[in-house]
Amino acid sequence: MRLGTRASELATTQSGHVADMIRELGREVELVEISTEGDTSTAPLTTFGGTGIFVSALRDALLRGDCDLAVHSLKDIPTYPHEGITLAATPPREDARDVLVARDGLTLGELPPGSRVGTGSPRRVSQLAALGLGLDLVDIRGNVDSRIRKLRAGDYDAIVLARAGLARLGRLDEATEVLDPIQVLPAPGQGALAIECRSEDAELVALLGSLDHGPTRAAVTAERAVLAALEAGCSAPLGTLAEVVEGDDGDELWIRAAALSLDGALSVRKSATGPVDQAEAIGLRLASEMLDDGAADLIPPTPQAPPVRKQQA
Ligand SMILES: NCc1[nH]cc(CCC(=O)O)c1CC(=O)O
Repeated sequence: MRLGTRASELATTQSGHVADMIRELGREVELVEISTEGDTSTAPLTTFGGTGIFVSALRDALLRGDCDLAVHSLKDIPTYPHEGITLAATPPREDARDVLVARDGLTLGELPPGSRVGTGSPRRVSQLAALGLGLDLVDIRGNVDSRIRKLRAGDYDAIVLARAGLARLGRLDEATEVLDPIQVLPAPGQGALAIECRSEDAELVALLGSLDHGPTRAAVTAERAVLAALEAGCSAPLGTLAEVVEGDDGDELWIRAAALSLDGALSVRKSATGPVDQAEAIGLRLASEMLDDGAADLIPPTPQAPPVRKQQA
């Protein structure tokens, strides 16, 4: 089997992890590197329009037969389905929270007003602004390693990253604080991996299905239902986190979400619980309560159709 992966260190690490899981099932697999628009462009992430810039190239490669399966960070995957592609497995999720990586070991509360905090994510910008710490929130691009290098070079006082990315790269010691979801909710699907393959490969869909982790699937299903119902893309100021927790009558799904104006001044925050097997309905119910409270006015509209991609010469 050929496993298609982006060339970044994080992507090849994640893909290598999934390749090991497949080998444990007794199958042979090799990694094939595929470059994507998101890896080669240095334009701010939010100017691409639409979602899924990191994902389209891998899906194209799958449908062309250049590879048989692909591994993505689930948070990079648009919520609308892609014809011919099946999300075959969501393996056990890493800790979904964001972390702060700051100079001099500082925590968020210790950063003096005016500190330059690098993040290109409207979700992080709006939630950090809402804390009222007077931080100077500035754009940053590049992979995890280059962001940390820019911090070390003094371009920023701090940056915000997904804890999962640092953990997978073995660089968790760089983090100076794990951000509490009460302050900063992660992106829908953050910390989870998605293993995709062609829908017509029934045998492979079934094989990969054995790598699916139920509680992870339930949590990300609920989070992505919120994202879809709010018609928000990956660049929306929306944070959400679902977890399967032990309740009085067995396992329960618990989810919270926040939609914010970009300046953090306005927010709609909600939570919901329910049976694990009703993950999607719980997410949709939460989203509709958020819409009742005006969440749609906070979230800029994003196209729900896949972005138009340039024809290859
Ligand atoms: N935005 C890009 C992206 N997509 C997935 C991760 C990290 C890994 C994950 O969340 O699973 C990152 C980097 C980051 O946000 O720090």
